[in-house]
Amino acid sequence: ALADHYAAQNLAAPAAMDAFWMPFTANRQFRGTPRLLASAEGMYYRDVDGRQILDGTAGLWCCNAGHARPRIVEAVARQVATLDFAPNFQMGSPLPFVLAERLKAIAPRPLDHVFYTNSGSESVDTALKIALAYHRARGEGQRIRLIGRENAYHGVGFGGISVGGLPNNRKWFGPGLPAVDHLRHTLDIGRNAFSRGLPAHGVELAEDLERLVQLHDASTIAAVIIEPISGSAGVILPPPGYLQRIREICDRHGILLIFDEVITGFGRVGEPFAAQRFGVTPDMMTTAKGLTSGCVPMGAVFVSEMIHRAFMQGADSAIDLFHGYTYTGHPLACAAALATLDTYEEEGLFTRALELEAYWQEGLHALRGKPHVIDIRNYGLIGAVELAPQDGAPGARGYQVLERAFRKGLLVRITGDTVALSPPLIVERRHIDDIFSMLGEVLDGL
Ligand SMILES: Cc1ncc(COP(=O)(O)O)c(CNc2cccc(C(=O)O)c2)c1O
Ligand SMILES: Cc1ncc(COP(=O)(O)O)c(C=O)c1O
Repeated sequence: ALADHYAAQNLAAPAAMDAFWMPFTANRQFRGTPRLLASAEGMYYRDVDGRQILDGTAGLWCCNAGHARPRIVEAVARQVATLDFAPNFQMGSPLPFVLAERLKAIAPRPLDHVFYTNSGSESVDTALKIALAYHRARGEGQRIRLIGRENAYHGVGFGGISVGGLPNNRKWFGPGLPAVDHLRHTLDIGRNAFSRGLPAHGVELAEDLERLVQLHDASTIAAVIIEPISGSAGVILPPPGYLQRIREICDRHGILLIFDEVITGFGRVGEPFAAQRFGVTPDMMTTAKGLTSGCVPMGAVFVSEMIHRAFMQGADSAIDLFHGYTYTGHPLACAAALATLDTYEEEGLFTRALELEAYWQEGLHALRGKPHVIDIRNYGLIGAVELAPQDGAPGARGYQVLERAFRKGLLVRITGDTVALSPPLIVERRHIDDIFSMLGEVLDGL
């Protein structure tokens, strides 16, 4: 009866909508035209009216295994009834240890250690803190500067918005961290419009890092954080050789390299991590989203043996890192992550984006020539269609596409006037056809 009650609740629209302050949302506009999802299974949501919605964005780039996958559902249900919570501060339970070994096995060497968080934002702030503490542990505590990129998204913590490069995410919240600098981003429609896969031009932008080293001196720089592919900023791709060059410059100057793989991790670009697809190994990787296929909040920071070892020099009885969250290594999240990894491995989802990349690319680029389309970008199972802004109303066209696509039965993401797509990795060719058919109809109507 209780299950029926909640099921009925989930399907029924709420009586009032004032108390919930929604994130990154025009709350008053939303309350005027609410879009309420009530259930999900496989590739589809159902809204509160029972309409089927094709999930073109894996929720928020996170439900890589699709929705309500049986093995994950069963693992979470069993875990919450077995060990609902256990502290990991000076205490422990088996699952976080088991999961860390599984994660180590799919990560590039020597990223041999895992620190758990509850989100991508917490993973980013954790990695930035570990980078600063690492240099202090080695007697180079003057390395206090952190370098990010323009247009980068690293979540919403004070660390993440400081190294991030999206003005609206920064300007409201004060000065942020004191010693931060930014590289230029690599989006260049002028030279790279409608590139299929990686853009040809822009590798020279990696030299920005050398310029910042000359300006600040390497002895003051702790780390560089980069999204291998920036999803939130509208799908910004690295020119061939760019990430390799960043790695070289970091190595030359003893600067740590952090890949923010919150979106690119867990099969999104056809390998467990983009680091493997691009053949560049960072010193740390921040992850979340696909780690549990979005069903339980969890993040994980992968840390190299070199960094981890620097914290293990003191007495065994000493706390080696003064950092962690109440829910670090939460048993429910660990159970979800283990079942998610099982699902990825059993169904070949880590590499499925490689198999579908060409088909996805052809369907996406067939939208070239639709009204207002000024660029199309893609890699793995990520896609973006950039629209020319409406005169005097930047973002209006993007919102129109979001709203009309939802009414047509398709979920897309928008960043400004860029439509972003990242379907669950279980997507089949027929779903890809449907995504681009529905999106094409919406674009025709703009
Ligand atoms: C690269 C990257 N780093 C950190 C975060 C923050 O993760 P949490 O949200 O779990 O704190 C992200 C998250 N990325 C994200 C989150 C919400 C919306 C969108 C969008 O593109 O509309 C993208 C991300 O994409
Ligand atoms: C007063 C207070 N604030 C913040 C936190 C941090 O919460 P979390 O560990 O969930 O990040 C805690 C955790 O115990 C706390 O006691």
